[in-house]
Amino acid sequence: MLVTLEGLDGSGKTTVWEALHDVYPDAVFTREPTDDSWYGDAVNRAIGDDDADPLATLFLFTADHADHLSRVVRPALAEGDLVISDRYSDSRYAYQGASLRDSDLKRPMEYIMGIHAAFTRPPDKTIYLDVDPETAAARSGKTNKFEQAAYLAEVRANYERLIEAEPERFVRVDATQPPEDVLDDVEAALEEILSEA
Ligand SMILES: Nc1ncnc2c1ncn2[C@@H]1O[C@H](COP(=O)(O)OP(=O)(O)O)[C@@H](O)[C@H]1O
Ligand SMILES: Cc1cn([C@H]2C[C@H](O)[C@@H](COP(=O)(O)OP(=O)(O)O)O2)c(=O)[nH]c1=O
Repeated sequence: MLVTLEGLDGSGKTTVWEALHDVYPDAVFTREPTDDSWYGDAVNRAIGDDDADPLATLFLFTADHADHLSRVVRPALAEGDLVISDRYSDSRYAYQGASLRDSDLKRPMEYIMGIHAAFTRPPDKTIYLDVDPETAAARSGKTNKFEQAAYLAEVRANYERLIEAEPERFVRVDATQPPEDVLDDVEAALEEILSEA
């Protein structure tokens, strides 16, 4: 089973993801962008470059996803493992959907979803850590171009569109709560997800 954690920068995904290692010691913990491949290195260069072309950046993130799928996600799922990914394809739909808003693409989010459809492995469930853009930007320290509050407001609106389109896949958790309460809610959500599997 593939479970993904999504949300704005600073929503607490990484904090939760790290805490879950102790709760599910047999699970495969992974992330996007990947941090152990040259594809991930290329993505991180694009994240840090204010002048990086948004369409080129989309394809770098998508290349990293393709490698992540074939190298990590599909083999682990084939072994029957529980895979927990800190960010996954919804991050592309929400973030690049926002960064390509003023491009020549008419419907950026639909275009990005279309690129993925032919090859991706959709998540079974997605836990969405919901936080307002101002809190997200403040918590994340605005260290990269994707972390400004105005941009995050657009990203959040895109996440809401994704949730509206597939309400059964998403579990929303209030990420403005203290970290231990967020973790409790995520653990409860995961228990229910696994009991239904
Ligand atoms: N529920 C929370 N309440 C307040 N601060 C939090 C909470 N969760 C995480 N943080 C803090 O916010 C910052 C970003 O958290 P992080 O887990 O890295 O978020 P993300 O991976 O979603 O960007 C960190 O300094 C972290 O300690
Ligand atoms: C996976 C992914 C991340 N991103 C962005 C979100 C983050 O601003 C940045 C790095 O992701 P990440 O390292 O997960 O950042 P954080 O822990 O702050 O949430 O890349 C995209 O724009 N598209 C994507 O497909």
